[in-house]
Parts: sequence; structure tokens; C-alpha cells
Amino acid sequence: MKLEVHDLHKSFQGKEVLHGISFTIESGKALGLLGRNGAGKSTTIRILMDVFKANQGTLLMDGKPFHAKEYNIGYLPEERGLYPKKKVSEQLLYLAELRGMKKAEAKSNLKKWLKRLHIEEYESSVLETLSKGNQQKVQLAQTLMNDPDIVILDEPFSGLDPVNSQILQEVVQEQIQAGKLVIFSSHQMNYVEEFCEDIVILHHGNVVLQGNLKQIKKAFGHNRLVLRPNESCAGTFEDTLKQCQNMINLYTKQAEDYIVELKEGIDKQMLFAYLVNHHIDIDVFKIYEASLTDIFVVKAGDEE
Ligand SMILES: Nc1ncnc2c1ncn2[C@@H]1O[C@H](COP(=O)(O)OP(=O)(O)OP(=O)(O)O)[C@@H](O)[C@H]1O
Repeated sequence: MKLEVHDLHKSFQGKEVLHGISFTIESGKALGLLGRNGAGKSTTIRILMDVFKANQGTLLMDGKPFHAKEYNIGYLPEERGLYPKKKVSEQLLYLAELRGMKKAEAKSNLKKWLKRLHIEEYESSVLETLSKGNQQKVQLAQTLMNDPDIVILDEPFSGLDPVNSQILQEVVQEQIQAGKLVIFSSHQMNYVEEFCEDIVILHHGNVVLQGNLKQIKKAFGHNRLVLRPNESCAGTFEDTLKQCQNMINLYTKQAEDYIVELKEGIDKQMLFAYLVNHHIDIDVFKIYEASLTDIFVVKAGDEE
């Protein structure tokens, strides 16, 4: 499946908050939808889910108009939407059947997911008596119980302790590997880096960066290199670097790695050849990859 979002515009009370959002997402991948508070992530997701109508723009699935109701979608909304006063099993079974699942299958899927998320002991508990993290896991069970083809997770890790985060990480990875189309919105960059092949960064309702995360990171660090000398050269390496200041602008040290920035017009092969000619044994010589946090701060960090 391939979902294409074209030129989405959305206004609330005459104020436009999405100014023409476009991106594409394919099944078997996770798309990280990123942006600061108020950037427009939830609004975009709600348009996908048909909670809001866009003022302009098109949604296409495999080239045909996309309507959420025609697909099996598991949506974990940012504002959690279960009934606090009802029993866990009661409401999960009700919602699964509402989404078209047969009672017997719903019952067995309920057991499977409660067990998978380590909350089977709360099957007959009233939701509001569970801790925040366990309520979050119940909501996740509800999201995945119907074996959706499209999984939309808005801040799924909020409120989870490290052990539960680990369980959820495994579950998200399984969903991606099972060929689901996964949209993942989060402020937690470590999780985005973990799961998402592609990212979209929204800023004030515009897409400011999108594409393959690995390529974006490479492009960000295109003139920066990570060098790690072999232990045998540790004593002479810094002096050798200082001698090639016609090739590099600066270097910083991170543990046993040196981050160097090549000067304009200098090819990395030239630096490599120089080091080899000066008998430096290099264990690591690679393009520096910026972290997603570095990239996010540059792209979405400015104030209005
Ligand atoms: N129902 C609404 N009525 C009016 N304005 C809204 C409504 N929903 C969202 N907005 C506005 O749209 C803009 C985008 O909000 P949105 O919730 O999509 O941002 P977000 O990126 O999901 O933020 P966060 O990370 O804080 O959840 C904000 O300025 C918000 O105030």
C-alpha cells in the first residue's frame, strides 16, 4: 500500500494551520511525523482519520481516493479515548466488534494482546483503576486488536516506564515487519530513529524536511568525517591532523573519535591519502551522521 498526501490545507476559524502538506508513506515502513507543539501533526493525522475535513488537498491510496472508513486502521490518538468507568475486556470487545470483528475472534485477540502487553491480570478491572501506563497499554491493545493494515500512533510512549517502552518498541517493530503502514508521531527522537525509515518535519504547518532518514543524516554531515586512529597511532594522530589545516577546518574529539570538517573543495580521499602517507593507521574513516535531534533543532528550532 502507498498512501499519498497532497497539498493539504486546513483552517480553523479562518486561520490556516496547514499550508499545503505533502508526503508519501508505504507499507512495511514507518513514517516519523515530527514537529514542535502546534506544528500540525495531530491535525494532519485527524484529516487522515477523517475526523477533520481538509479545506484543500487530496489523499490517495495506491492512486485512488483514500477514505479512512474503507480501511482497517489502528489509531492510537494523542488524547486517549476509552471509557474510564468500564471494564477493560468489556470495552475492548465492544470496540473490536464495532470495527467488524466476530465475537470469538475478538475474544481470542483480546487475550493475545493483553498477554503480549503484560496486562492480562487487568482483563476484568475497571479502566480508571489501572495506572496511567497500564491504561496506555490497554489503549494500545485496542489499537492493534483488529490486526489493522494501517497503524497510526500519536505519542505512543508517553507515560510508559522503560520496561513497558521496551515492550512497545518490540510491538512496533513487529508491526513494521508484518508489512503494516505505520505512521508514528512523537517528540521522542530516539524512538523515531529506532523505527522510522522516512521522516517528515512540520514547522508552523509547512513541511520543512522530508525523506529517507539515513540519506537526510548523510546529507547533513556531507563535509564532516569521523576518524578513529588505530591505538598504535594515538600518540601521533593529533599532531598529524594539526599539520593538515589546509584541508580541514576544525576537529573535535568524541571519545576515541575525531570529527573533522573538510574545507571547501577538499575531497575526503585527499585527507585519507595524506593520513596514509604519514603512516596513520585508520580504524574508522566515515561520513559523520548528525543525530535526528541535531537536524530537528536546525529545521524546526527557530522562534517566530
Ligand atoms: N479544533 C481546533 N480548533 C482550533 N484550532 C485548532 C484545533 N485543532 C488544532 N488547532 C490548532 O492547529 C494548530 C496545529 O495543532 P496540532 O494539534 O495539529 O499540532 P501538533 O503538531 O499535533 O502539536 P502537539 O505536539 O502539541 O500535539 C495549533 O495552532 C492548534 O492550536
